[in-house]
Amino acid sequence: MIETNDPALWRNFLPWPGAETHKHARGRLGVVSGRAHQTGAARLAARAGLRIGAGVVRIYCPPDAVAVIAPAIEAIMLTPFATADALAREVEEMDAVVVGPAAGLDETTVNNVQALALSGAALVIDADGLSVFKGRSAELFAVLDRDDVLTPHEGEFERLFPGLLRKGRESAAVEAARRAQAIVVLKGAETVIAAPDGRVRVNRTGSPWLATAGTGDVLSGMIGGLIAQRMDSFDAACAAVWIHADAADRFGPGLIAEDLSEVMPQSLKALWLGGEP
Ligand SMILES: NC(=O)C1=CN([C@@H]2O[C@H](COP(=O)(O)OP(=O)(O)OC[C@H]3O[C@@H](n4cnc5c(N)ncnc54)[C@H](OP(=O)(O)O)[C@@H]3O)[C@@H](O)[C@H]2O)[C@@H](O)CC1
Ligand SMILES: Nc1ncnc2c1ncn2[C@@H]1O[C@H](COP(=O)(O)OP(=O)(O)O)[C@@H](O)[C@H]1O
Repeated sequence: MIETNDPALWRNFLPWPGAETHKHARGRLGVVSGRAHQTGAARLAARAGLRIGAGVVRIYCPPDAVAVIAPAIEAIMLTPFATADALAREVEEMDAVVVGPAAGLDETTVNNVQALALSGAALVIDADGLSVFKGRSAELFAVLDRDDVLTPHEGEFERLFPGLLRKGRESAAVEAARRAQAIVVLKGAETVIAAPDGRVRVNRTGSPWLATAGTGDVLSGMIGGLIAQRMDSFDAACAAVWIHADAADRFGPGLIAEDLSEVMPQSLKALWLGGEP
C-alpha cells in the first residue's frame, strides 16, 4: 500500500536529546567532500546534518581541499584523506556518512563509495556517487546494505535504472529499492521513498522553492543526520523529505540552498512542541 508521507507516521521516532545526552551519544555524521573547487555541496550537507541534530559532524576531504574548507566551517570538523582505504579507516567512528555531492565522476568516487560500504556506517549516496555507476549499477548494488539510502533525482535515477521510470514513479521506486536492496528516495515535485521490504510513501508537500542548486545536497545531509541519531533509515528519509519541504515553504521567495539550514529550526521546533507544524 502506498502511504502519503505524513508527520504522524514518524513524528514519535524523531530523535530529541535527553537531559544526560552528550554530543557523541547524539550521533556522528561524516560527509565526504569533492576536490578543492567542489567543496560547497559537502558543506551544505554537513551543516544540514548538524542542524537536524547530529552531535558531531566531520567533513572528510582530499588534501588539496583543506585550505578551502577550513576557513569556511566552525562547528563542523575536518579530516583530510589521501586514499579510499584511508577514508574507510577514518570513518570507522561514524554512524552515518554522506557521499556523492560534487564528488566527481571518476574512479576515485567509485573507490570511495565501495570502501565506505565496508565500514560500519550507514551510507547516504547522492549525486555523483550515483551517476558514476551509470552502466555498472550492479557494482553499486553489490555493496549496499538495507539501511543505506540512495537519493536520485529523475536524471540520476535513469542512469542507475534505465527505462524503469516508464512504470510510473511509485512502481519504479519500489522496484529500484528491490533491485538495490537499499532505501530509494526518488526526488521531484513529489518525492517517493521506497524500502526493499516493500514500504513506500509519497511526499506530496514538495515546495517549488526547492528548485534551486544545492537543495538536494542539503537533503542528503538531513537524512544522514537523522540516521546518525539512530532513526530507522526509511523513517529518517521520510522525515527529512517532509522537513526539507516545510523549511522551504517557511522561507518562500528568494530561497537558496544555504537558507534551508537556517530556517530548519522553525520546522523542528514545531515538531518538537508536538503541535501542528
Ligand atoms: N554548491 C555546490 O557545490 C553544488 C554542486 N553540485 C554538484 O555539481 C555536480 C553536477 O551537478 P549537475 O546539476 O550538473 O548534475 P545533474 O543534477 O546530474 O544534472 C545533469 C543533467 O541531468 C539532468 N537532470 C538534472 N536534474 C534532473 C531532474 N530533476 N530530473 C531530470 N533530469 C535531471 C539534466 O539533463 P537535461 O534535462 O538538461 O537534459 C541535467 O543537465 C554534482 O556533483 C552535484 O552534486 C550541485 O549539487 C549543485 C550545488
Ligand atoms: N518543483 C519542485 N517541487 C518540489 N520539490 C522540488 C522541486 N524541484 C526540486 N525539488 C526538490 O529539490 C531537491 C533538488 O535536489 P537535486 O535535484 O539533487 O539538486 P542539487 O543536485 O542541485 O542539490 C530535491 O529534494 C527535489 O525533490
